[in-house]
Amino acid sequence: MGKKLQNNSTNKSRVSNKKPKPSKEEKELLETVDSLLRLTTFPIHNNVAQSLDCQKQINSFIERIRVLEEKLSKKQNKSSDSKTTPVRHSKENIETFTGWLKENNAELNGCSISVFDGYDLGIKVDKDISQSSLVIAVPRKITMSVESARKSIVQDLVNKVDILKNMPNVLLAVYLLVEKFSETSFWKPYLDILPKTYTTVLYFTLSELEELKGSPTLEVALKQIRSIVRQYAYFHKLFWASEDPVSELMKNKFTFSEYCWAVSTVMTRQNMIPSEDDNSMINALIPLWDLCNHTNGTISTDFNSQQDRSECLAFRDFKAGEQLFIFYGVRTNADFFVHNGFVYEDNENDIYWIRLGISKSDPLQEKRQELLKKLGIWSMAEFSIKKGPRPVDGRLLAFLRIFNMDSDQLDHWIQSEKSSDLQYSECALDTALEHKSWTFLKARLSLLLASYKTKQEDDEKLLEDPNLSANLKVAIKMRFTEKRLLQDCLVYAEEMIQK
Ligand SMILES: C[S@@+](CC[C@H](N)C(=O)[O-])C[C@H]1O[C@@H](n2cnc3c(N)ncnc32)[C@H](O)[C@@H]1O
Repeated sequence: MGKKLQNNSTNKSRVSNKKPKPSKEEKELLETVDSLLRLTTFPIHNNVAQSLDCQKQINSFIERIRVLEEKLSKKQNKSSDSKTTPVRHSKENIETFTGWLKENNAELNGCSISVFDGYDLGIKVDKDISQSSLVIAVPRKITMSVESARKSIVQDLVNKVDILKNMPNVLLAVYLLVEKFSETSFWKPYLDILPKTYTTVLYFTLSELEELKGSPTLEVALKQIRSIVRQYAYFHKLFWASEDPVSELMKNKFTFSEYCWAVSTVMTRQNMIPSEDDNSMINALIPLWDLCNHTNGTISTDFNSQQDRSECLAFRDFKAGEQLFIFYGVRTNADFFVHNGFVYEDNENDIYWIRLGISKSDPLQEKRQELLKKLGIWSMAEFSIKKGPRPVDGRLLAFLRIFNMDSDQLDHWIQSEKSSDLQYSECALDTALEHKSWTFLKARLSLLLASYKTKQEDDEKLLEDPNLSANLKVAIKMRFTEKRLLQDCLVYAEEMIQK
């Protein structure tokens, strides 16, 4: 009898250890995620039309996934008390965050956290600040880095999962979610001050993405979405199939929306700081510092190794009442759009990357290629069209000239010891060749401008609409600033033709 009882109890524990059968919704979710993973694993697309087509299929899976995840999360919340999240901009929330910063010895000198039209939160200057004064200091202890992730429960998973080992931004995103889903997170005041939603391309509908037809940035955006969707599908499968503490925590909470949020948080706010042993640079989220918005200027943030903290100095004088801006670094608007979810119209460092190449059917292909090689230029390459009075740099100028030379001119410059002079506008060249080169560029620019669905003036009008959604505003600004670069360069080419 005793034996029987023992057996019974073993059987019982066997039954309770058995994984519960997935519900109908869970089963469908797992199957849909599986299909999504397969769809995004081989993203070989030859053109943007194919990429958009694939995006359509991705979206139909995502739509279903969202519905299922919402249903499952509602079921979950019935049985557990759902945590209430504070309103981001509320006085109480900002006070809790600043209290947490103070407790942990962060500094915000002569400034406060405030809301700014068109920027969401930012840093407001409360009294005049002179250039180079220390405005923000954030100790390593409250910096959420890949090192802090490795000291958390995520560590075991990092050892097993290559993507977490090799992609620090992905590790940071997963760590952020682990902290968000934990009952008692040290980072709660920071998590509560983070935006609830973003204008990164992950939040764009298909029709919002299609506003970018004709723009080279569309292809980059689609690639980025595909890659993050794939990461989501990969982690979803991993968490459902594993039993480590992170997977257990994530199983019912890790949704597509949550992953988009985490990835967007990381990509719009991360910075690099030195590792604790000072041997490498590591990805990190720096609370408070990451409330500063961007403007043209110079980098004024650095890590103070003696004090073990990130420090931000004023890069210019700021008057009381102004917003304290910082400079995020030299980036094009396409970079800002794809990685930061905004477009900066006055971006001094903006560039349109134009792809140009020598055709294989060109009878002078070999000669052109040889001359280009002498100048260190590939026969198919991306060239920059810059903002400002001189949109064409030496590299592009040399390419235009070589592309338009006849056989004798090519022979001459291949033999010349001064072939690098082709990069200078002062280089003495046949006026017919100069004319041909600029005419060629003008034609190319006109074609690129014609590929957009709207004109610059249309975009300007659309941007005046106060009811324009945040995503559309960013998308329209993106194509507008590209067209402006192309148009300015076209005017420049026309001036060169007249010379
Ligand atoms: C590091 S956060 C800065 C704080 C942010 N405004 C907030 O509310 O948390 C970066 C984000 O701020 C916004 N941002 C920063 N500089 C901007 C600018 N010059 N124009 C528009 N938005 C900007 C973008 O949404 C960007 O992704």
